Amino acid sequence: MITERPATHRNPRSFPYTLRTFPTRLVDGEVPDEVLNWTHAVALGFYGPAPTDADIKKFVLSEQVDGRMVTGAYLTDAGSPAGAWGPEYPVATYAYHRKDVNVGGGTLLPVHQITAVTVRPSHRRRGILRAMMSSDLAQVKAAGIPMAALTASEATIYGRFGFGVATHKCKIEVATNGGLEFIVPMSADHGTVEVADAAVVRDLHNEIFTRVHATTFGSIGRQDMYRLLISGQGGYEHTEPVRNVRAALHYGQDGSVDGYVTYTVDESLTPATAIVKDLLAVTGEAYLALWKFLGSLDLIERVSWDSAPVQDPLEWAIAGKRRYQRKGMEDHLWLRILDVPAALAAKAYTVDGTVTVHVGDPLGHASGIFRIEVVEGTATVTRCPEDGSVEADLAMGVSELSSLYLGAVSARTLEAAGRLREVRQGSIVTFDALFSSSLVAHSMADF
Ligand SMILES: CC(=O)SCCNC(=O)CCNC(=O)[C@H](O)C(C)(C)COP(=O)(O)OP(=O)(O)OC[C@H]1O[C@@H](n2cnc3c(N)ncnc32)[C@H](O)[C@@H]1OP(=O)(O)O
Repeated sequence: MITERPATHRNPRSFPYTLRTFPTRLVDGEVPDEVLNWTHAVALGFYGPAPTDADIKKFVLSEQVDGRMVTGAYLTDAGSPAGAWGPEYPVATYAYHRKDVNVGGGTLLPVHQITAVTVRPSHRRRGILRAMMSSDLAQVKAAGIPMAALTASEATIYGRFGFGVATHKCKIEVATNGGLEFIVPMSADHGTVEVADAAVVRDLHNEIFTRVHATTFGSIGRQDMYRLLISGQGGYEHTEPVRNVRAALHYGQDGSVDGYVTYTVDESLTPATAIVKDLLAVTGEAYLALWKFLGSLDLIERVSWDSAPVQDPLEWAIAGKRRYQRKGMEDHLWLRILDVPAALAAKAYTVDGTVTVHVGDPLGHASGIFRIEVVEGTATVTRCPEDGSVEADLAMGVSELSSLYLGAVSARTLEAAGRLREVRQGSIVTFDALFSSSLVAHSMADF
């Protein structure tokens, strides 16, 4: 029997919440109560175990390295029923840190990285996320940061706020039974690979990541917690070191470390599988040499990795291309352009040309008509009058522009998808020539 749901007592149009933003940091060596409560709300929102005070202190020690700022939405009427979490616990959480993103040509552009977005189940779909996002993006725009970024739990949430998919990542499985054979054997024989304690990778991570990040188109900064996560030394799921994470380092010709892999092994899988946790290599030679090492693990017949680049040299380096199986591809980094001239002028271009674009933005930050003129690889981006004197060549939303920015998709494909309009015939060809790249953008950070 279907019964009618009782009418809710809350007025769906009211917004009985106050947003408060504060830093995550220790005060006099201790975690302030508001940070403790905020962290409990995040753990609840992501269905994690309730952290202990000691766990939270470890989180905060790491988060304060990133200068993380957090926002909580708090009930203003202070009217929680007896026994329920009180008004000191936020009903919604939101956080950010600021790092940079590699937009090509060696340029690292400042970016606002949004994370820890949760709304308590009993307060969902009342506009809390919309309120937190709108207020935050307005402040980021005012602070002169050209772009915001996130990695999404669901692909349905953030397009409405102007975010677009900017990079993808692949889940791969490589059959390594009998070892990996390389078409050009020397290509995987540069330098040496040697086993190390995983804790060594924790200490080397920042230096290696900085070097790889500087040369990887599409890479976005990693938060401090990464060096712990990828080396099994801690993280949000467990703060104590785990023992099953193994590591190998690559030493270049000069004897210094220029890459590493961390991995676990699961022999209970069929076939027995090594699972890559993280693999960073400063050079292509180090990358292939680390894969050769993974291929040399006796008794292991498969290596899997859920963060492989879309364009992976390994697939073309090994003999027997079918040993490399792509099991899935997912959206990874989402970008949101806030300042069109600043973002587009910072990007590297390989051909010259001019195109005028009308950008629509429901939040207003990126709206307008912009003339993009690229001469010798450098773009000058000019805002045009919107009095009818300039007709744009192309019309699109900011979410679409944000996906086109690093070349995750072509304008031709977005037009076919009904998401972009060609006003002047031939302008899609010009736009795609300007925005295409011989490299596929690749991000190495989840946040
Ligand atoms: C960057 C990150 O941290 S990703 C992690 C995101 N968090 C999670 O997935 C945790 C579980 N989910 C949640 O906590 C919440 O459901 C949230 C944060 C996704 C949404 O919070 P809410 O406060 O309910 O969203 P809000 O009411 O502001 O909705 C804003 C809009 O997004 C839409 N929306 C919200 N959640 C979803 C969803 N999961 N899928 C599709 N649309 C959604 C709403 O319909 C609304 O649309 P409209 O404004 O166009 O009418």
